[in-house]
Amino acid sequence: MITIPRYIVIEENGISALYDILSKLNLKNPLVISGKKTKKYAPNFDRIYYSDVNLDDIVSINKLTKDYDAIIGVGGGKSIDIGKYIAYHSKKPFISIPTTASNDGIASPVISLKQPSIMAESPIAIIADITTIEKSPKRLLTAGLGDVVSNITAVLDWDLAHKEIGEEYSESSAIFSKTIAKELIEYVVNEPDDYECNIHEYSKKLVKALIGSGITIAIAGSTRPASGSEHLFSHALDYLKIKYDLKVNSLHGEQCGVGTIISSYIHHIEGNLSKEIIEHIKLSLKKTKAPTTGHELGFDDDVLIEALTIAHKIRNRYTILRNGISKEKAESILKETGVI
Ligand SMILES: NC(=O)C1=CN([C@@H]2O[C@H](COP(=O)(O)OP(=O)(O)OC[C@H]3O[C@@H](n4cnc5c(N)ncnc54)[C@H](OP(=O)(O)O)[C@@H]3O)[C@@H](O)[C@H]2O)C=CC1
Ligand SMILES: O=C(CO)COP(=O)(O)O
Ligand SMILES: [Zn+2]
Repeated sequence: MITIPRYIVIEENGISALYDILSKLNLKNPLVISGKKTKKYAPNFDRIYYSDVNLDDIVSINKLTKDYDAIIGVGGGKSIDIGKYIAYHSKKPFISIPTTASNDGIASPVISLKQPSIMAESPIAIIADITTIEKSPKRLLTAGLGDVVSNITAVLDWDLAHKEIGEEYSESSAIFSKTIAKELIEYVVNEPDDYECNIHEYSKKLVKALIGSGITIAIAGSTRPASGSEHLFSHALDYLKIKYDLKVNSLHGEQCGVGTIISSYIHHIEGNLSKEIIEHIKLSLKKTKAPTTGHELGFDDDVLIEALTIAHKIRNRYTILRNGISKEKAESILKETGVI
């Protein structure tokens, strides 16, 4: 069954809608999950830090939540994911209150704390307070664009999997997903001013795109419309960060943005994507000052090459990377795209 959020608020001082939504849902006693920096945005209910939750101890999670009738996640992607995880395991409704717009987990049924991600439940309500979000660190707001541009290559990879290995495909979610990305890319590319001059408008459009993206995932019942080879590359980088104990603090959306530059180039070479779109993807990222190279992400060339050669093995998902690419080919693609 498809479940999508029942209430979505995207407005200035949106947080003021919370009490009305709780009352409409007949929820009286929620537990709030936040991070240390985002605690100040938490509404006045019982609250815990996500860093204090042992994700492997489901018995303790159930004990912790037994007296509450809902879970509210307030903060960045981590707060939202851990809130969603707690809500899922304790079978309580989840309310998402993002304080920034860095990835589509703010609206999707997905929990992506490790690979493979978990398909859980969509938030019952999303409250995106633009007053808070537009003031959040610029880096997070540009990472969000990286997670949105990913939809272009994710949908192409999904279509490829449908054609080459007969994977189930939903035309409606695919069109919804890629249109969301194209509109945001065109908005950023065509804005005459620096996006920071119009951060209010940009934040609103970005939040709408990420929420739309989360809904396409709910409709498809899979992350296929929003996660393809560009996400495999990002997940491979996360894996290598742990393997080599790298002190690189690149964000999910930043890595996906660079991944999209790579994947869109490979799709272009195979004739699936126009030169104009691949140029606009890169230009939109550059205009928002999101990283477009591996060095800007903080990785050395050999790590980036390794990530591209192992990306196809991260999970069972057929993409343009097919059965993998050689080290030489990976190096040449990364050079061609200017990533190294
Ligand atoms: N479900 C899904 O589909 C997906 C989920 N994710 C999840 O998202 C995580 C990444 O999310 P991301 O947002 O990039 O990173 P984090 O959630 O780690 O947030 C990065 C930092 O930004 C801070 N922050 C957030 N909002 C504000 C604000 N308004 N003002 C000041 N600081 C702020 C956070 O504070 P604080 O310290 O308070 O948290 C944190 O220190 C992943 O680890 C994964 O768990 C990622 C991709 C997809
Ligand atoms: O990040 C995501 C969608 O943007 C989640 O996708 P994954 O299934 O790759 O974890
Ligand atoms: Zn993502």
